[in-house]
Amino acid sequence: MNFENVSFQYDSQAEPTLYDINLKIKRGEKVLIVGPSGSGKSTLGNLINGLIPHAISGTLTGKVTVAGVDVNHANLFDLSLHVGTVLQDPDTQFVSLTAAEDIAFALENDAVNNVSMKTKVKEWAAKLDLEQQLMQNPQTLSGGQKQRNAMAGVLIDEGEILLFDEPLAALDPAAGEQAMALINELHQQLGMTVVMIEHRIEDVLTQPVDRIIVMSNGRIVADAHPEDILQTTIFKEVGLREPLYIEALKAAQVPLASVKDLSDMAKINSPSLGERLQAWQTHTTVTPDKSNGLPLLTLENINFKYTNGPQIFKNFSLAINQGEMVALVGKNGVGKTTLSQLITGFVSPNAGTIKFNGIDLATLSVKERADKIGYVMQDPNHMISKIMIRDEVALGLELRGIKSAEITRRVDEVLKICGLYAFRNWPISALSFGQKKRVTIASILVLKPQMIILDEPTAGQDWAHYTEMMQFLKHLNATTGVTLIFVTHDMHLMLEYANRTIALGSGGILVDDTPAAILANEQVVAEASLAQTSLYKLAQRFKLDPVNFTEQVIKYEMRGQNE
Ligand SMILES: Nc1ncnc2c1ncn2[C@@H]1O[C@H](COP(=O)(O)OP(=O)(O)OP(=O)(O)O)[C@@H](O)[C@H]1O
Ligand SMILES: Nc1ncnc2c1ncn2[C@@H]1O[C@H](COP(=O)(O)OP(=O)(O)OP(=O)(O)O)[C@@H](O)[C@H]1O
Repeated sequence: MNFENVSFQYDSQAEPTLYDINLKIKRGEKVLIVGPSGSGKSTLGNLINGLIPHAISGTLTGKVTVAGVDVNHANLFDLSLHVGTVLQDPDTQFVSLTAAEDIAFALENDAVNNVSMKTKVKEWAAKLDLEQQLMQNPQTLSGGQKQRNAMAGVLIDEGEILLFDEPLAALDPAAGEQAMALINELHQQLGMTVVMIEHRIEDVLTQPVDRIIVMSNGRIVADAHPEDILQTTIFKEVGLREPLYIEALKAAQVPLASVKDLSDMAKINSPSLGERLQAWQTHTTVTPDKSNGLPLLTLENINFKYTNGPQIFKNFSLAINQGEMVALVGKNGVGKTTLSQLITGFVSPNAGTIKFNGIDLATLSVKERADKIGYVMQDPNHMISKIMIRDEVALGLELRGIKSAEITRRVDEVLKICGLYAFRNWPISALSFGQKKRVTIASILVLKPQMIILDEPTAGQDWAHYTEMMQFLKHLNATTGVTLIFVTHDMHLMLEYANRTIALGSGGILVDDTPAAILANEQVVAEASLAQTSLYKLAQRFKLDPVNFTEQVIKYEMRGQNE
């Protein structure tokens, strides 16, 4: 595909979103597009699949050619035969009543016969671990199951170009690694062209990539082989996170120019690399900080089963203490969102009690619970009901009869904290996914709840906003004592910000311990569908103590952020 002097301006925007894009992606290449939130990555992706200009209007100048076709002159259907897209928000992609029909959708379009269609659907469902969900309504799938389902529906069609907009955000860490391997396999075996937009650079690099394209403010600011990009400081310059193992190498003052295979964790090496890392690592142990308060939330003997669905919890008990920062992790579909919904009252247990500060939550309405326990959903589109940003953030306060001057003050304060003040009078529809997510966090924070459950708070966020958001939540926790539960698949977030990790397994708690201790337990990592970080792998490769090394690097990194 080829972009020649391409600029694009959305009709509702005063300025272009993309400027002067010149980009060639050869047939059979595999590229990763990265860039801060709002830099125009999805917009570029939508030019590849033709959603722009055919479904989303604006002014397009320059020339975009995809699979030999001028996008401006092709229609959306023709382009869809060449380009299979997994969107950032898979919800918008479901059209059928069952997961199986959705996976088969592209094949139906291609008029594939029924028998081979069924075989292929089964085959892809097995590859993406969806066999149990095939007859389920796609809307009731868990976040990660939706993502896998959307992926199956695209991969099954074996189009020549595959476009993934943040494929990892909703996948559990083990599924993320498997998805990257699966995409790589298709790329290798079938020669497909793969374009991936993803914030989690480190996780994408578990498989080889031909080029990394860095975007900033609507322009391409770098385009090179990962080895070359990793030698530079471009990620930091545009506000992106470097892979942690690169940070560790820099911390240990390893000259990157001397390192061979910098982008390949399995091969990376340089003379005396191990010795340097060893010398840097000082031996300190981090004391577990598990119980630093009184029980705030207790669940006792909870049973829960979806009507026509699986039994999720059986005699489940749990206590969360005041002031804790807890990471709730586990395999896609294990019940993390369900647990959050039991606590917030969106669903009710079949048996058992949930108490908050000693009060039985069953005696409170959903709104009364929301004053105490805020819930930030995984998908921002499920939470937003207003058109304008300011109105959305003010809504909860208005419903509670707060005076308008007080509303203005609190909304302004929270918009500033969340980095949204500049957009306060914008319609939400003109925001990127990451920006929308921050609007939903702002609308909960403004209510000042005692506990906040955040379902993947940083999914779709770039590094700068991730850090800003997490540092803010940490500050909030330290200064106000608000208790935080993060439902997350992000192992870094868990290592950096949680003092306790609860890993769910089928039916209940698999393990409840400090994050580093959990990641050190290979059996738990496998059972909870977690994955080792690059630091862990680096330490193992050079025979360092992985738990100790990980904690050292994380501490080093956090010190940098707190300065
Ligand atoms: N449908 C739209 N209508 C108007 N403006 C839009 C629309 N979609 C995106 N924009 C504008 O384009 C900018 C870039 O959005 P885009 O989704 O391309 O960014 P991104 O780099 O993919 O960000 P993120 O990482 O947050 O998903 C946004 O900040 C927004 O101002
Ligand atoms: N309304 C429903 N009817 C039937 N089954 C459901 C319903 N809602 C959820 N499920 C199923 O219950 C299980 C738990 O879903 P839940 O969303 O709690 O998982 P999760 O741990 O949050 O997953 P993820 O990591 O993918 O977000 C999944 O197998 C899901 O398909």
